[in-house]
Amino acid sequence: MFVLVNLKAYPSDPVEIATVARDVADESGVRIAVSPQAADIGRVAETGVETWAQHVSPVEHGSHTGSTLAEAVADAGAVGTLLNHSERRLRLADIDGALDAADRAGLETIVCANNPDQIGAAAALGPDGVAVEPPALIGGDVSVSQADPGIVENAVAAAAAVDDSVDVLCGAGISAGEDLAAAGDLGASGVLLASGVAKADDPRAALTDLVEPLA
Ligand SMILES: O=C(CO)COP(=O)(O)O
Repeated sequence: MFVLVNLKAYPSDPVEIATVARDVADESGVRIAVSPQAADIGRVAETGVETWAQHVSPVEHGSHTGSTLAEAVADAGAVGTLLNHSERRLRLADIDGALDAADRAGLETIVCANNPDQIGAAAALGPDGVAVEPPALIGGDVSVSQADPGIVENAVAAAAAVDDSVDVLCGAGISAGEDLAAAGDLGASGVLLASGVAKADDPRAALTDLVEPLA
């Protein structure tokens, strides 16, 4: 299972969480990545943790003020990027363009989507992975894998019907080891989570508990 910790724009300490994530990954053998604010990618990557961007723009080098250039985040140390997160929605053509930009820069890609129909459409664009995150459950206390197991199973089926080489992750409300285990049982190959770690009083305890079923 792949665990991707999205720090969003929460008032967390990205280097502290990155260091903890690196250590828990090393101790448990579980693949854990951290996705900080773009401005923090360099110092997060310096900890040695696998580092992802939260977004890249569908642009090349050129006159694109305010954009997040895929090459720049890769140069800063990111090895992958989320695209089309529920809080950073893109038009279809822009998802396609951002995937091209990420490919050009050698970044791994996960395209987020709200539901299984969108997962099928996202998988058709050829990302490395897709992630189903029902917006109503994001930031809540109940995990998608417990509250709506059908959406995860249907997302796995929708992606496989289009391209069975695309990984399927799920996210929203995931915070405990039992949520991660349930996601795996439903066919997901990883989870995205944010508040369960970024807002935790003790991020090390939160991550250790999360990966416990896999250790
Ligand atoms: O949006 C998410 C991860 O990208 C999920 O957020 P929460 O883990 O806070 O529900």
